Amino acid sequence: MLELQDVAVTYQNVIPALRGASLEIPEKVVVALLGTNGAGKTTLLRAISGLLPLHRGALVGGRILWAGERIDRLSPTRIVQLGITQVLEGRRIFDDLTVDENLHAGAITVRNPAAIRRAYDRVMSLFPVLAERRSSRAGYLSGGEQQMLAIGRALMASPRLLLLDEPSLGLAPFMVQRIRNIIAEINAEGTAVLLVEQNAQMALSVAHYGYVLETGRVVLAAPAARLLQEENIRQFYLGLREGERQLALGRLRQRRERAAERRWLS
Ligand SMILES: Nc1ncnc2c1ncn2[C@@H]1O[C@H](COP(=O)(O)OP(=O)(O)OP(=O)(O)O)[C@@H](O)[C@H]1O
Repeated sequence: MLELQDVAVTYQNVIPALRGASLEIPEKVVVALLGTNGAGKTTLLRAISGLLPLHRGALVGGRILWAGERIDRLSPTRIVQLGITQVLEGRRIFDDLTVDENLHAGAITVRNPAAIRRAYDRVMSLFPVLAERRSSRAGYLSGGEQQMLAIGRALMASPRLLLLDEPSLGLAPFMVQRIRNIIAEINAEGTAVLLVEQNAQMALSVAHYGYVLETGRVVLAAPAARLLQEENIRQFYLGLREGERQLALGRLRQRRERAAERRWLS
């Protein structure tokens, strides 16, 4: 359905961010996009959704096809109308507007009132917490609720492909799990998802397929279940190294505290 062929992107004409990245998202599939900081994940989403010019970035090579047609020269509005919407990293909801107003802002490109009503009902049933707080100011919602609102707003355009940039960022583990389940539910209703995540465990648990991006290139592509077994992935992305680091830091901290205690007692 969506195909990136050798996509190269630079910022400000000089800073390379993608160096020939290729990737495919079939219909109704969840694809996880993993990679370390600066690997180019957000850039790849911007290239798909047409947002590069806003960041002084440009596609300088390759092409992006949606149902066989090139979309890499279209405006962001046209891309949304074709069925691709992006949830930006950091939620970016309108704090001063109500939940309802935020949701309707997501339907700004939709011309058909019946489609807007259908999308709204879908969002309300997917997120009962938003239904309860539809007249509340969005800025008063919790971090997790704001993430749900950001996803709900994107769903108002009834996308066939939803691009999610780090939806679990800064959320408590139970909320990460809820977001994961919501992604599974959205996908079960037929929407494909491209999920950029630092939380590889969560991403691969809901994805069918995964790609690993390093310095602007795809270095690994495999079914999510297989990536979960890969030793490199386990070490770099599934927190084993981070776990070991935290353990070591914990031991160091304990040692320092004991030394300080001894100094204080003597
Ligand atoms: N607006 C910009 N102007 C200049 N360089 C940029 C811009 N946005 C991103 N970059 C650079 O492009 C490269 C890829 O960045 P990108 O944000 O796509 O990576 P990422 O994988 O999403 O990282 P993170 O996980 O930290 O968000 C980085 O070297 C980054 O510094």
